[in-house]
Amino acid sequence: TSLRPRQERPALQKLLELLLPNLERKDPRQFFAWPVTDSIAPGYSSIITKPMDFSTMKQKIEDNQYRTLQEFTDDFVLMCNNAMTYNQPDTVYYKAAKRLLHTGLRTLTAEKVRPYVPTIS
Ligand SMILES: COc1ccc(C(=O)NC2CCC2)cc1-c1cc(C(C)=O)n2cccnc12
Repeated sequence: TSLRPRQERPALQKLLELLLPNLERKDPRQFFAWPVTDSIAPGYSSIITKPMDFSTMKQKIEDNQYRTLQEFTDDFVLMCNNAMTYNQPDTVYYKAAKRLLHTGLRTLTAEKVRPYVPTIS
């Protein structure tokens, strides 16, 4: 809950610092490593209202901006969905995003990760 003092969150932060590289390895061509710019993707910033990428997620972990695993998962899903919104289905980016979303969610919902999901107290 929001009343939980910050220092009690290191367990979550440590978990996210372990999970992020696991997800990044699923993007070997690093299409999701950095923010997409309008120069490489014309009109991107006017089509995608909430951009997200792995470097931003890493910064948010370091800044302790994730209160729950679900918030981290939501950013991951947002990042993949952005790519499936901007890019046509027949592009390398759309296909990479679809595969990343599928394999990444399998990691994030794996049994061994679930104990770290705080139960609703
Ligand atoms: C950080 O984003 C990128 C970094 C590098 C590359 C890249 O190496 N593209 C080469 C593969 C054919 C050119 C592509 C992207 C890229 C990601 C994306 C996403 C994620 O939509 N994208 C969309 C349109 C054009 N380029 C991209």
